[in-house]
Amino acid sequence: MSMATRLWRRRFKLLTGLVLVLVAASVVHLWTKVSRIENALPLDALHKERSFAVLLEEVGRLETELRLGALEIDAARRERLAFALDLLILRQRDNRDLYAGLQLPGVAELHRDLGAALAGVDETLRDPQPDAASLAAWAERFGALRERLRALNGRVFEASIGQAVTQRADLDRLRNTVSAMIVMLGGLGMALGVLLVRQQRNIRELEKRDLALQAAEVAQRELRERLERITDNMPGVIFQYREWPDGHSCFPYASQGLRELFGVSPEAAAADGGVIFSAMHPEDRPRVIELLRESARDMQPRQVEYRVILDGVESWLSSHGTPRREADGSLLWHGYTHDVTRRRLAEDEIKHLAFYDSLTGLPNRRLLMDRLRHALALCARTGAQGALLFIDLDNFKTLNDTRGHDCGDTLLRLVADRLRQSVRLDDTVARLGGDEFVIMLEGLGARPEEAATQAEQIGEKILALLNLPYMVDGQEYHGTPSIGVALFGDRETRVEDLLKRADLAMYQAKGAGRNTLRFFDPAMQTLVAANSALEAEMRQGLRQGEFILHYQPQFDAGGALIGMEALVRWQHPQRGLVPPGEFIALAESTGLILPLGQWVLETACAELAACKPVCGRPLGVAVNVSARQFRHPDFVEAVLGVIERSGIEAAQLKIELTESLLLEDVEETVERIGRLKAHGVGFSLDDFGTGYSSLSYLKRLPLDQIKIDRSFVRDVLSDANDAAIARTVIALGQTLGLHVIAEGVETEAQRDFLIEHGCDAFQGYLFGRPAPIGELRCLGTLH
Ligand SMILES: Nc1nc2c(ncn2[C@@H]2O[C@H](COP(=O)(O)O[C@H]3[C@@H](O)[C@H](n4cnc5c(=O)[nH]c(N)nc54)O[C@@H]3COP(=O)(O)O)[C@@H](O)[C@H]2O)c(=O)[nH]1
Repeated sequence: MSMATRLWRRRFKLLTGLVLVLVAASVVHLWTKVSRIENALPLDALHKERSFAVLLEEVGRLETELRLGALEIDAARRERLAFALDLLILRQRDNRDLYAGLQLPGVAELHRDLGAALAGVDETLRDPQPDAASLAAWAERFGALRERLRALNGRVFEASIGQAVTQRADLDRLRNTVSAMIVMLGGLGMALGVLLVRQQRNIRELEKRDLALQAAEVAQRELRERLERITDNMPGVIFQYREWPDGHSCFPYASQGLRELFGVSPEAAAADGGVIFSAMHPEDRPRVIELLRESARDMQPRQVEYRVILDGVESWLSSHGTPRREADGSLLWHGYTHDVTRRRLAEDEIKHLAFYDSLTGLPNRRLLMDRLRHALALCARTGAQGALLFIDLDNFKTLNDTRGHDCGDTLLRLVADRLRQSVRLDDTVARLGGDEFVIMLEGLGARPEEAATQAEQIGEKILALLNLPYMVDGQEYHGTPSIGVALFGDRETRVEDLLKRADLAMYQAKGAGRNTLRFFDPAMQTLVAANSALEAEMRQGLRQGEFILHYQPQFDAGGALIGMEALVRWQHPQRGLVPPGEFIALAESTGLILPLGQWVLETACAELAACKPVCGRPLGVAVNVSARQFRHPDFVEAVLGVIERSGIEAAQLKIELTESLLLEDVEETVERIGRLKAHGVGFSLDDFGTGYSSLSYLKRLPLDQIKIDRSFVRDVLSDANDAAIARTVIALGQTLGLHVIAEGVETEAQRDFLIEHGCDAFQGYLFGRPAPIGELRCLGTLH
């Protein structure tokens, strides 16, 4: 601060000091002047002059008394004379100092002479009879002294006048000085007054400002407290984060939520920002710091999510900050942090539900397909091959239906665990649904032969692992898988096609007797292409009425015709008559079985209705119904509708179902069969013995007939096992009160064997091949 500024700030004190100094100087000056004037007051001179006049009068009286005494002296005169003398003596004594004070020549002599004369008269008067001459002489002397006194008195008067003039001048000067001082002091007083007024005004102004400041401070404190109350009660943290160029950092402000989210007090964070970063998960910290660096570079806001572990509990936090450059060179972020753990968990949950199988926790089809796409892209870059292993559990449905879904679920979980253990962490084990699992192996050899060898080794390992016994609900269970393998390494291949190849290979493994592994080969690919073409042709064939029905007769043990089985054929324009074995499976997988099955049902019932009764009995017709057809929600109504429209009796219709169909959802199956049986429709179990042949479900299903599969009938005379199976099926049917029919009976010996063991009915080339209804020779007897 400069000297001038300092002086200006202290101007009031300086001015006050100056005024006091001037007032003091003026007082001293006036005091001196007054003293001086006082000393020289003309009153003194006048007083002296008056004293001299009195003295002169006293001298004159004594002179007069002396003269009178000189004429005649008596006691009275003597007394007046003595009185006048004493008065004069006293007067002279009183005026002694006056004489001394008068600086006039002759005064001292006069005083002395007067004293001497008074002493002489006193002496004279001591004489009781003073002589008149002495008195007259003294009268003369005092006359002379009176003249001298008069003359002196005149001079004293003149001196007094001169002194008065001088004093008058002094008084004028004093008055001028006083006036000047009054003016000056008045001016100073006014200046001081103005200053005081201004000072007062300034003080009032300052007081007002002070009050306003105090009010503002109170308001600010209240606002701050209110804000702090709000921010401290808000979920999460409101913060300011500051960073200096030297890397030092701190949180100048952080709401109380900091304690909850980071386990750090706002005070600790205000001292050192590092404590907050230390609380972050070590894996996330570098990412957060990198984002801060980016924000500092482009001065743009950033948002980041990271983990914090507090008391061993991990939580997810989200922070948002907007940077600002400060005058001191530091960067200041204003932001907020809040807990997003619940949202992250929900997201993880959603992600998990969307991409993982809830039963086994394995990736689902969606995730598998996604990973497969990435794997294909990676293969294209690295040149390495990969493999898809499609795993299907053999006979899983049996376990599921015989021991319940809980056991099935337990087995699926155990299988999932074993599959996970059988591959590397990088490989993917997925569950497509049901008992279907897929393993995606990556990073196999670059040559297909090498990759195939590796895939086979892993596949064999899985086979061995899944063949080990399982403990399912306290019971040992033995299961086997069928595994199809498809190699990949070509980006052009579609993931759906790849999965289809592995699926096809798995079916090859099933076809090869199960519990084995098969590779997808080009021949299978050709088959896929052929199937697509066949599907298109089937659709067209259905539209153009290329499908026809053949009927195969069925006879009882007495040789009487009891009915016939409707068997569909495709009268293909180029390929001729195509048997159902070549298109039923495809029709099932494509859904074409629904319109085709409906057509078969309608046609069979309509053609039966046109048949005449044989031997007075109405004929029956057996119609094959596929699983997909049977499971259709409208199946029961569709069948009843067909019966009604055709006009046949419901009891004339028998529906043939396959064993595998009955294994799925037994409850629903029982319910549907029951509803149709209530109308009189009969049910036959086809191909009995080839599947699972579980007595438990056989007992529960309201069937009418079981059909011994022709594979047992064929070797019933040569194969003891087949003979035993045939006998057992017949015995089982009898036990359960079911009608038993044997199919594929080609010889009389077969027929005789079956009759011998109690078989109720027969169907086969021995009695007649399937043929159009018009060509059917319905013989009335076996013989
Ligand atoms: N869902 C539907 N499935 C149908 C339908 N029509 C037929 N099929 C299924 O196709 C399977 C094969 O039928 P097909 O080729 O017609 O063979 C049948 C007979 O020709 C044959 N058979 C009859 N007797 C003999 C014999 O003595 N020897 C011998 N080698 N074969 C013989 O058996 C078939 C009849 O079998 P099944 O149905 O089990 O009684 C056929 O199995 C049907 O499942 C249809 O409309 N819908």
